[in-house]
Amino acid sequence: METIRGAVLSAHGLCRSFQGNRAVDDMSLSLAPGELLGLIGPNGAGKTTMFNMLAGSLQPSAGRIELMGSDVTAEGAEKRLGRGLGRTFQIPRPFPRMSVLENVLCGAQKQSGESVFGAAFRIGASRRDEARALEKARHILDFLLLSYLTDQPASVLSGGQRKLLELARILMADPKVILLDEPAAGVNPSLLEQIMARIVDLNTQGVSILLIEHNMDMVARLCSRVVVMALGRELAQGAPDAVIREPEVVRAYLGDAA
Ligand SMILES: Nc1ncnc2c1ncn2[C@@H]1O[C@H](COP(=O)(O)OP(=O)(O)OP(=O)(O)O)[C@@H](O)[C@H]1O
Repeated sequence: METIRGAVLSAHGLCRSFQGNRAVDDMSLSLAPGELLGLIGPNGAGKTTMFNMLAGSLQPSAGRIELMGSDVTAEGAEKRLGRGLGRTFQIPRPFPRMSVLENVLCGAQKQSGESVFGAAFRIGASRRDEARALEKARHILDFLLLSYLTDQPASVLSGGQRKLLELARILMADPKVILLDEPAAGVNPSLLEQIMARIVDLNTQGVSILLIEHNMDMVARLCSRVVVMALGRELAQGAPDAVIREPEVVRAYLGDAA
């Protein structure tokens, strides 16, 4: 696949094996500024492995990753978050006994890698820092329509609300690029609409988004371009409606169902 000029995030020839099994095999991908790109494919195609490498939690065995023009291949996830790359997980794991607000505060990172929570509450920190972090967290909770849960422990949240909370934690770091791992999985339909609307809002504000999702209706509504993976490689890419009708893509999905 050709690299997009000025891409905010690009992967070149990424490879990663597990016990001799090639989970990702010479995979390249580019995310244009302001794009909302879908990454789809049957179970086991290598999408999450790809996300782990892009986010910095897994080292590729070969290949290169560039984030806003810088080679970040050797950098870990915190460093990449500091550069503006946020990532959500398929199954969010908030701190269950902490309140929603505390979760948002302690999930955030500053450029230095220090958490906003730590920065705001360490001995000697100014009241102004603390107030700023709190104001920002409350603003983000408002934006995600979670304000009414501010003081509730995270343990009471539904699966969909946990996904929104995770997004809130990432937004504290002012990401320019977000990797969203299956935001629709296990989410009830009304909350799903809310999540989709927020994704569109963020994208409209200029955040570039790479989305892994099995819900094709959601992918078709959100993305103008998708990359299809199967067996660790790119199988196809293009407009969602056209791509899912390609015979190779149909075969890959049928193989998954067999
Ligand atoms: N930590 C690991 N150890 C061993 N094998 C792994 C590991 N992570 C992924 N794999 C294997 O790598 C392949 C790709 O898995 P991956 O989770 O990246 O696929 P996926 O496209 O995200 O699948 P899904 O849609 O089901 O989440 C699979 O065969 C999987 O079993």
